[in-house]
Amino acid sequence: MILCYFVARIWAGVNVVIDPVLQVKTLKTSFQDKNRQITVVDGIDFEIGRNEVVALVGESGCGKSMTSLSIMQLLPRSGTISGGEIRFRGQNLLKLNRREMSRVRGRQISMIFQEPMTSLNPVLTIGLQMTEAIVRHLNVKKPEANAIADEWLRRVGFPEPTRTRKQFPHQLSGGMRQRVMLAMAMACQPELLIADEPTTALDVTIQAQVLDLMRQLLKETGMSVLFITHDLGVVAEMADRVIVMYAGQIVETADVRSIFTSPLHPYTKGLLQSTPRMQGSIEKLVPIPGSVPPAGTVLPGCRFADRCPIATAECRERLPELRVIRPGHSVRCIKA
Ligand SMILES: Nc1ncnc2c1ncn2[C@@H]1O[C@H](COP(=O)(O)OP(=O)(O)OP(=O)(O)O)[C@@H](O)[C@H]1O
Repeated sequence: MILCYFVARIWAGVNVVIDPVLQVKTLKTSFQDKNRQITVVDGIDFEIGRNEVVALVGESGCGKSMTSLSIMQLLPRSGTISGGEIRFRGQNLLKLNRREMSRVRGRQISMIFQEPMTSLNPVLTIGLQMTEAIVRHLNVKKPEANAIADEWLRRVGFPEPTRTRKQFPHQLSGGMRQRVMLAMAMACQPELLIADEPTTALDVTIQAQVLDLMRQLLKETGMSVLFITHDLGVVAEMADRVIVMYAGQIVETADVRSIFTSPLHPYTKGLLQSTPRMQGSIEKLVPIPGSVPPAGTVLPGCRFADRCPIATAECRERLPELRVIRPGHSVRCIKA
């Protein structure tokens, strides 16, 4: 019976995810620009399993952040989710009202951003900002919320958490602020953490420390993570599975090992060739020529064709489907 279920799912072109926490189905997100709708996330499907770290990768402008902001329903005012479903533990988040969704945010799904200063209020102490969320979501009194905040601040590396609670964001360094954000995100023990380029703004040594800390906390808590990054080094360190996005669509998805050892889409190969590696021979980095087409560009064929080294006339005729090549590995390329 169980075997039949998995065979059916593979046959249906879905990657096998056991016990999905999040299911994104044919998600479409658009912006209204004067008289036309610009689609920036174009019918993407993916799932995140329990305890799984899924990396969403792609160049700037591919639609990674709009995907995560759609899940959280925190899109800019001109953006709307124009189709699809976002199921968290089976419940379609798009059917929730504002109040119900604000209960999910922070309690069941937390998010951390690239620049903590955009999320932290500069005029409130760290303690006030942390305990406000803890009191609201965990329904505890202030002294207990303080104790929970101290516990998490200690876990992310502040030896004197009571003192840190009394500080304002500007009194901390960038790395410290990101660790505070991590403590805030973890304090209500959400099931899913969305981390949007959490270490991009930090220098490399601090970046390594924050990644180490995240890995350790994820192991301890068993949380699921959607990790958004354009840094393949970070992907190799953190992810179990990788989703490669290009121009609002998924072009390849596979487990992290397959992405690095046997990538199939020319875009994924291009990303890997343009990333420095520590091991092996010193090879020349090969940048991908051109750039991501502006959002709303509608071409009849493959969206990567203009930059693809192996594209033929056939590639420009019709949009390829995302095909399952083997269980867990799908690609949107007719040449793969
Ligand atoms: N407020 C907005 N109005 C109109 N278009 C927008 C808006 N915000 C983003 N976009 C467009 O949506 C597309 C996807 O943007 P998104 O921020 O998701 O890309 P990204 O892959 O996360 O890139 P980055 O790594 O630079 O954050 C881009 O073409 C961008 O120009």
